Amino acid sequence: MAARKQLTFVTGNKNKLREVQQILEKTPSFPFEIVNRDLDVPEIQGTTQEVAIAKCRAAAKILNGPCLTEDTALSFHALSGLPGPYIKSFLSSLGHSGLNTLLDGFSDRSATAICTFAYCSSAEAEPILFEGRTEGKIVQPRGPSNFGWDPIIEIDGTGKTYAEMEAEEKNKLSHRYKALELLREYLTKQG
Ligand SMILES: O=c1[nH]c(=O)c2ncn([C@@H]3O[C@H](COP(=O)(O)OP(=O)(O)OP(=O)(O)O)[C@@H](O)[C@H]3O)c2[nH]1
Ligand SMILES: [Mg+2]
Repeated sequence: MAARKQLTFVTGNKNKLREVQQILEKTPSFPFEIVNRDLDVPEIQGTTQEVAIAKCRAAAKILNGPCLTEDTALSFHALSGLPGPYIKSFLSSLGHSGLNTLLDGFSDRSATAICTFAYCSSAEAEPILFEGRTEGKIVQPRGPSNFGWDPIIEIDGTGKTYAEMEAEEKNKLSHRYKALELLREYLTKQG
């Protein structure tokens, strides 16, 4: 059997990489083998989509070829979508308890986890976006603190935070899984 073509996933986040690999192990029809490059790509300010597009363009230029990037946002509905794409610095500055405190005084603690993959087919190509969303609400931390804000989002209809789920369960309903499904459909059609 011919070896699958490789696609470079540019991320410095080992947890993202692990989940992508776990999800793709269960997706034999995914047309590429994913290889990782940990490049320091600047992230601009803007909407989740603008951040994802700029990140992928910059990575494709550095690699001088096709690449995949991913940007994750966590949007609090009571805060008109913030922290959104800025969740990384909010999390490192405020921690789980500070993120919870941001919502004190609001009755609405709902939030959307958004994963946006961006794919460039060449260094010059326009990035194409694939977005997955999973809804939940912000709660006091429950479950192991292995990955970012997993312990403080209780996923609608499950009664569990992402952190309380086995990897297999998270990977069947997560924002990342849904976005990867759309990417798989697109790449499969490209042949
Ligand atoms: O609990 C979580 N469950 C998840 O499923 C998840 N996915 C991402 N994150 C965190 O959200 C921020 C996104 O920022 P981000 O997209 O810029 O990622 P990053 O800078 O770590 O990696 P990358 O930009 O090199 O790919 C970072 O703090 C990530 O650790 C998650 N936390
Ligand atoms: Mg980043």
